Amino acid sequence: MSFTITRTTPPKTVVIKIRRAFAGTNPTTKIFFSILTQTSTRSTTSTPKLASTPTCFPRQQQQQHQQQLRKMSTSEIKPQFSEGSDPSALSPALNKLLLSAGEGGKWALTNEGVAIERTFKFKTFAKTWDFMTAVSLQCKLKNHHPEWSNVFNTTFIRWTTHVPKGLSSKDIELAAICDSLAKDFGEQEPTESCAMPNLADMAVVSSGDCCTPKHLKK
Ligand SMILES: C[C@H](O)[C@H](O)[C@H]1CNC2=NC(N)=NC(=O)C2=N1
Repeated sequence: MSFTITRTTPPKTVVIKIRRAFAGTNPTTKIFFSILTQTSTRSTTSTPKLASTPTCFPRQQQQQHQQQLRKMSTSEIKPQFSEGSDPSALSPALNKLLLSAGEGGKWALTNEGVAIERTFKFKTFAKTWDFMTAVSLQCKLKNHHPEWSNVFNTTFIRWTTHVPKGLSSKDIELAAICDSLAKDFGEQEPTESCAMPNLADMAVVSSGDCCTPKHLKK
């Protein structure tokens, strides 16, 4: 298992102090320190400018957005389950998740009914990252990945099955797990949404065919 550690460059004074602290120690430590400082003094690559800066909506717009989602998912969009799924078995659990079903759910049905999506906001970036790490472990266990994006303390998550296309039991199960984990990590009411659904959309487009098993690829 490989790890990529990205370091910010400590101020020069820190590097000099650490170097002095290790001066005269045994050669192994010196080698370790020199690797460490080389890594940490590597010039940080300039962060590519985002094509579009995060769009944060004030609370009023956020509420208008929620009303629009509620309207959309009640009247126009019906859930589209993936081939092999049993709608009568999945619908009760799906309704518990959907904003529009009025059972306390916060997920919106989107993309012609083949996906459910929602935004999660936490107190800090660290809490948000811990939440995403916990979700990623569940994804590994269930061999199912989300379409998601993160800006600072806000994460946008969309669950859909790519092959066969539609909503599957894994999407519904993992969405419920996200709700449960969000409680554990202290989810906050969104005051403004910094979610960037389009960031997830761009990732989907650039990822190409993520899920067609090799033996079915043309
Ligand atoms: C081959 C493997 O079964 C597929 O890649 C799985 C893995 N994870 C998946 N995740 C999602 N969201 N959709 C899929 O269709 C999917 N398929």
